[in-house]
Amino acid sequence: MRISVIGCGYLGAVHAACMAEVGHDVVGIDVDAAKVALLSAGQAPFHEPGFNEVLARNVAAGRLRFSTDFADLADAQVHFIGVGTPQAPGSIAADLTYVDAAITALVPHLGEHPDGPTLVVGKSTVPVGTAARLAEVVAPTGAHLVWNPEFLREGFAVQDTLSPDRIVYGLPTDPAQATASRDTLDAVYRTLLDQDIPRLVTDYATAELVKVAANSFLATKISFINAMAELCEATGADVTQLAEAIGHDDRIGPKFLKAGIGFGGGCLPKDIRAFMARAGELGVDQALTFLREVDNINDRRRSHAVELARTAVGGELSGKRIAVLGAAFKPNSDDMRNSPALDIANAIAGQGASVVITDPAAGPVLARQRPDMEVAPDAATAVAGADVVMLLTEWQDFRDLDPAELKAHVATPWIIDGRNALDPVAWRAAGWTYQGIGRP
Ligand SMILES: NC(=O)C1=CN([C@@H]2O[C@H](COP(=O)(O)OP(=O)(O)OC[C@H]3O[C@@H](n4cnc5c(N)ncnc54)[C@H](O)[C@@H]3O)[C@@H](O)[C@H]2O)C=CC1
Ligand SMILES: O=C(O)[C@H]1O[C@H](OP(=O)(O)OP(=O)(O)OC[C@H]2O[C@@H](n3ccc(=O)[nH]c3=O)[C@H](O)[C@@H]2O)[C@H](O)[C@@H](O)[C@@H]1O
Repeated sequence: MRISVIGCGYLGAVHAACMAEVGHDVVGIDVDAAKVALLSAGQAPFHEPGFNEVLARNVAAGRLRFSTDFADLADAQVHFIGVGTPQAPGSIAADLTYVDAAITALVPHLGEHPDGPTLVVGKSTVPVGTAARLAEVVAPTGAHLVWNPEFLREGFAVQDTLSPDRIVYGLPTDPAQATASRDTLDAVYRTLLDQDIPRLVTDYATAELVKVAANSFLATKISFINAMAELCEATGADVTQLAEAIGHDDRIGPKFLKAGIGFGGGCLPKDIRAFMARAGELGVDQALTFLREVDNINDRRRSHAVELARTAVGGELSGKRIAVLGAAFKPNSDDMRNSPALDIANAIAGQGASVVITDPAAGPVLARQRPDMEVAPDAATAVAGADVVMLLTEWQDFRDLDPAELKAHVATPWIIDGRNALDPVAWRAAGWTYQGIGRP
């Protein structure tokens, strides 16, 4: 099938490449000319394991191209919308400017397609009610609108796109449109559906809510364990053992129970806030007041990490040398949107410390974006002369560090393990003062 993907960021570029990988003829459209140039050359504009290969292979095979010109999507039958929906400036609500602009630019190119109904498929994460509004904008063209939320995780984006846990179709209310839309989307996802991936068919509102409910649940799970970490810190208990023990209960499960400096990224933080804002508009803000606490607990983890650093150097950060390992919001990604690591590094620098930061993938990006920051090429260089080392993004490279070897480079062997990723016994045995989160 001929497919377009509008918005070629972390979601859209991977979706476009994966749709080509399963045999479709795909054009990716983005307003960012530099990104389009890189993608057209088969080069990933961001770090995502496995993506480069899928991208390069499909561009070379001629199944995947990129453009800034919406006219290039005119012969596609299915148009995915994957533009950003960031937090609006000065508000907790989602900024829908990019979604609206994408639809406005798309509509003049929509029309009858010889192979069946033309579909506009929303993948961006939007406030409930957006799909119904956009369906009216699209309706005069004869195209149908479907909401098909995306659940991929950065770092696993290719695998999650080609083999998701589930696929959700939010379909139009008109039965004929719903059937035609479902059958067309089934044809798009045939290779995935053949793997027996659960496919759930809902109305627009349910599909939109599934997405924000899932992210809210994940954020809540992380803040729950971080709240337990606060209790562990007050009592001398160990949150890693607590998480392991409760995680053995099938009803709770072991995943997303890693206490630390909390969640960040381009999605969980802004999605829970946009959800609260939308609930307020709908007059049901009370239903989501718990998410405010989820957000507060998460914020407290960042200020707590700054406090740990301040205490480690005797109460005054000014003039101290702090080495920060990790800048991305999670390992295996170079994404620094709302990154706890970067936020903490900034706060510590703001208190007068001399901060040096290193990150295997985000480091070079940071060095370009933030000439004011000292970015080191690797951990060994970063820790030279440090009064405190802080591990804030748990890259495997950092987990594998040899505490004895590293000790030779630092001024004081003091490590704050903001992700509980290291073995306290090994670090202490090598002569370090080890401080984890919520563990003795
Ligand atoms: N990053 C992720 O892992 C996931 C993201 N999402 C959702 O997907 C959406 C996109 O997120 P990301 O890919 O992370 O954002 P992003 O910021 O990486 O990418 C958005 C892209 O859209 C482009 N764009 C903006 N306006 C445009 C327009 N009018 N026409 C064409 N392109 C335009 C931008 O230049 C950018 O390349 C958001 O709603 C997000 O919540 C959902 C699941 C996973
Ligand atoms: O809507 C989205 O964009 C995506 O948001 C998250 O994916 P992602 O942001 O890539 O990353 P996660 O793996 O969820 O991690 C988010 C943050 O939580 C932190 N985290 C995660 C797990 C944990 O136990 N503890 C913890 O602090 C991570 O370090 C990271 O900062 C969801 O997991 C995806 O399903 C969703 O599609």
